[in-house]
Amino acid sequence: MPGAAPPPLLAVRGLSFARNEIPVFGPLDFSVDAGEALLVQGDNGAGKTTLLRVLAGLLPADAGEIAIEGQPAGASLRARAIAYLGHLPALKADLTALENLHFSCGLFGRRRGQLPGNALGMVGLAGYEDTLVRQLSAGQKRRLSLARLWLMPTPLWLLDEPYANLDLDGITLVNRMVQAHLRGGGAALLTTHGAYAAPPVRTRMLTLGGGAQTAALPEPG
Ligand SMILES: Nc1ncnc2c1ncn2[C@@H]1O[C@H](COP(=O)(O)OP(=O)(O)OP(=O)(O)O)[C@@H](O)[C@H]1O
Repeated sequence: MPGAAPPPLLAVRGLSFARNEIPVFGPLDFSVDAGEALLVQGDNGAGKTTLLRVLAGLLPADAGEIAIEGQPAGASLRARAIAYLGHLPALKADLTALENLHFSCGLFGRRRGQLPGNALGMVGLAGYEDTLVRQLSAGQKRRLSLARLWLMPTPLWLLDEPYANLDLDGITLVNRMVQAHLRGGGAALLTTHGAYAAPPVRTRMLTLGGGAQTAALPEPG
């Protein structure tokens, strides 16, 4: 049909998740098109990480539907379409930085025209090719995870607190990567407490409620 809009890259209908019958989030309805970012905001404990883990297929939803490019998101479609950047670096500590990237490319494939060595340079880790991951700082590990993310040939990025442990230059790096990924037809979901600068891209917002509440401080003495 000429002129028909393509389905959203990600479409979520009536998605909900509960633990021990206590609702964590939902039902949620939202969609993200190619070229868009969705900022998932909320206080500590609001359910941001849980939502990303459900979308990535790491936790089962209680109800609802997840579609990727119009198709129900089964395991093999998720594996082809989703890159998940979690709180933990998920790197092999006893392999070098470069070996980790080669390992990931062997598992997931590689973004067209991109090479592990160049990706290391892009995230500011040129010269660390042969350094064991266990010898990298928290921010350097984060940068290596970003290089791995960049190399994955998957259109949908699920980024849980992508700015964590990064200096100002690293925050700019994340924003530039998201911009470039979206320009290439990808999309990204980013969780944030709202304290960080968002990437300068076409952005939708999703705010989750019901997070942790801070009680009044006891009076000293
Ligand atoms: N493994 C777990 N087992 C039981 N409850 C959990 C588990 N992980 C998270 N929760 C609970 O689920 C709720 C949502 O947690 P989640 O980690 O998704 O929040 P968040 O919005 O990502 O928080 P933060 O901003 O602190 O990272 C919280 O009430 C939390 O206590």
